[in-house]
Amino acid sequence: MSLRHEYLFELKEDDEACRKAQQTGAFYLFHDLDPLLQASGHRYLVPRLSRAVTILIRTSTTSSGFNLSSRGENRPAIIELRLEGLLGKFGQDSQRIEDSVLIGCSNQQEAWFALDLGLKSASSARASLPRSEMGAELGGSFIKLRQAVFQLNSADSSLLFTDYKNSRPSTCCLAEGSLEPPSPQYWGYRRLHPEMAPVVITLVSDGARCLLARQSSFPKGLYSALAGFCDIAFAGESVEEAVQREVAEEVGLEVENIQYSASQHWPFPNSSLMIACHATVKPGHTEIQVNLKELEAAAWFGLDEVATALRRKGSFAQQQGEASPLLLPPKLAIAHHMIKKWVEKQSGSSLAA
Ligand SMILES: NC(=O)c1ccc[n+]([C@@H]2O[C@H](COP(=O)([O-])OP(=O)(O)OC[C@H]3O[C@@H](n4cnc5c(N)ncnc54)[C@H](O)[C@@H]3O)[C@@H](O)[C@H]2O)c1
Ligand SMILES: [Mg+2]
Repeated sequence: MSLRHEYLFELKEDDEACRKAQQTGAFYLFHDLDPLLQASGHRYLVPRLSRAVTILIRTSTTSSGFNLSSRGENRPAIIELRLEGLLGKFGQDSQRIEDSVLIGCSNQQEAWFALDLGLKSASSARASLPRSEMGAELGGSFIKLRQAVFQLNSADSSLLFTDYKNSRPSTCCLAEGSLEPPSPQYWGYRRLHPEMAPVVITLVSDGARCLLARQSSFPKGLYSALAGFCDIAFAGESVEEAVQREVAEEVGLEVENIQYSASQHWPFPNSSLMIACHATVKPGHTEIQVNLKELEAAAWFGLDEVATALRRKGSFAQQQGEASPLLLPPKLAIAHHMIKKWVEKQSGSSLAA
């Protein structure tokens, strides 16, 4: 077992170890499930807080109260984020930190916790804290993850993708006020009924081109692989059956040579396990019939066009301003990696990470 897994196992099993880990661990703040984010140019940063030890974060925004130093209008200010001090400002004591949920740990054995400041509870000790004031105090704001997903760095976002939403205690359990708060690791890991929907995502190829599609809700210019929920309730499908059905339903094509590639947890719309597969169309069967109830458009794209779109640098918003029509999903999405893998296979060379 790796050190990380060993440590995580200890945290899950041992309440005391978990509470101790809160002294040195990193906290990610949420308000009613929405993460605290800091705008930085075209991107969002995901601030981390320590319980009492100072963490310095560079930010382009200013924050009241937590400024250690401000180095002129156009230079980033450095803000100090300390959970205990922050809670104190809003009339909360460090007990509130006990509400944190263990959501993971780093390879360096730093435990990660999520703390939701918007939890509604009958107990005044755990009242929902004011959302915009707290955001402002931290030089950021609580933003719906879905709105920010294309502007997050993949390194930052991976943590938010640990499904905190699914792992927090039910609000009714807290509202009753009669229950002892469960231990942190109980909330994070010992859920009895995790709800996760399997979704297949398929990159279809005809040997020379790959098939990409867009929904009207996607950002302008963005094309991705075909995705769809497995029909577990009605049809009890296998992954292979779901791939064949979804591709047939969405673009009217029959696929074969279905190869599993990778998987990813995806927090939208609730909590999904994305199962990525590559598949090919039957020879000569390449005519697309777009199901306009599900998709806005679908088309075959050649290697050069896809490789060029993959190589493009800059944030999503910056790329949208450019002339080229094709935008691909960002690195944090499994679709990006499937497309990259396809380009590498077609061109026989590996691309930069
Ligand atoms: N991470 C990635 O790279 C990536 C890329 C593309 C899509 N996705 C995700 O894949 C998911 C599925 O794609 P889609 O929207 O094309 O699916 P879809 O083609 O199955 O169509 C969506 C419809 O499926 C139905 N549905 C069936 N089971 C459902 C469930 N458990 N939860 C919600 N709706 C359910 C609903 O009626 C919904 O309108 C989306 O959540 C999307 O965010 C992720
Ligand atoms: Mg779909």
